[in-house]
Amino acid sequence: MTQNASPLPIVTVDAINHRYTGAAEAALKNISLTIAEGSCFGLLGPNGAGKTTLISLLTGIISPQQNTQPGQQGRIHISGFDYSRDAKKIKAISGLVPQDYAFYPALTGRENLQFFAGLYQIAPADIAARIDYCVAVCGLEKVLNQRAATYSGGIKRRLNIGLGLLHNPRILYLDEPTVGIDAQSRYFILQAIQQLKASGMTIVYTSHYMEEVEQICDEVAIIDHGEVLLQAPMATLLLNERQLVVTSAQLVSAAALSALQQNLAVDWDGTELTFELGDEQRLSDVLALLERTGVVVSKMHFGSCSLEQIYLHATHRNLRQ
Ligand SMILES: Nc1ncnc2c1ncn2[C@@H]1O[C@H](COP(=O)(O)OP(=O)(O)OP(=O)(O)O)[C@@H](O)[C@H]1O
Repeated sequence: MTQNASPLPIVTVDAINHRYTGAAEAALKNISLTIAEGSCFGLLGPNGAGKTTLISLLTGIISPQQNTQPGQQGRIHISGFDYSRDAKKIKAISGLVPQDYAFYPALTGRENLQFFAGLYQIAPADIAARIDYCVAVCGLEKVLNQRAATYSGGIKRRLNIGLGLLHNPRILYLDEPTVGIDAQSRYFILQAIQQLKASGMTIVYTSHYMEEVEQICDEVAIIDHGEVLLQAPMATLLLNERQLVVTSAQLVSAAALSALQQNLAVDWDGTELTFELGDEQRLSDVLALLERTGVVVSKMHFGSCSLEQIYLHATHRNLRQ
């Protein structure tokens, strides 16, 4: 393997369909995607796109074979296991942090962790260490002996994450883990997720907060109406290859700028010239124009766009909708 080779996929979803009983439309239509081992993978899409359904399939809550037509049954491979044969093994290496709180409000944080550790059949000798780990990652020390019902929204979200980590999964699925919480709690949770990723865990993350996804994910898939619209590494996605940013070795005069602007929609911020290449414009012609107007190009790179722009473009939505 060369140094630049992409990490092998830990999750491969191949032509998966799912239709809920009685639903007029399939929730997932021929979905295919791969998730690299050790990555933080963002799963984006509008409400009802199919994100939770896909996570439910990957974590074995629902079955891909359910209600699909013969010949449409795809495959899910996770860490070399095939869901149709090895569902138990897959569940053992998968952790789920669902959208809804998955704990008992009448129990304390500690009691919840102990109860779920028992359900996961963690060896009794390992339980205390696993609980300590989850408490440390999720910052639950101070509230451990309080009833979960009394927790703030942010601490409830953290307990939810702690429960998903109890059995030391290799892949952690987080379904909108920062909904409805304040900036501090959000920051804490994003830090915790980055820490988990740094430990080698694969993270699958759904969120409607684009800045969060841009901040922590290495790769993104956008789905809508049960179909994958695109999957790409974040760095590729955010590169705007039609936009060029040129650093000039000397100040661009007002006269030079106005000459340039007759042929090119260009911005000058005192250091850099930024412009979009039109469909008919060639880079070589633009570079010649810059030279003719006395711009000394010392550096040049592609521009960038935000994940939100990519997302809105991909889903054909705009901010007014
Ligand atoms: N249990 C269910 N029974 C019937 N239909 C369902 C069920 N759960 C989801 N659906 C439908 O399946 C489609 C996909 O829903 P899903 O919850 O997977 O979307 P989502 O992308 O997670 O949405 P959100 O961002 O709102 O959480 C929607 O049309 C939804 O109404």
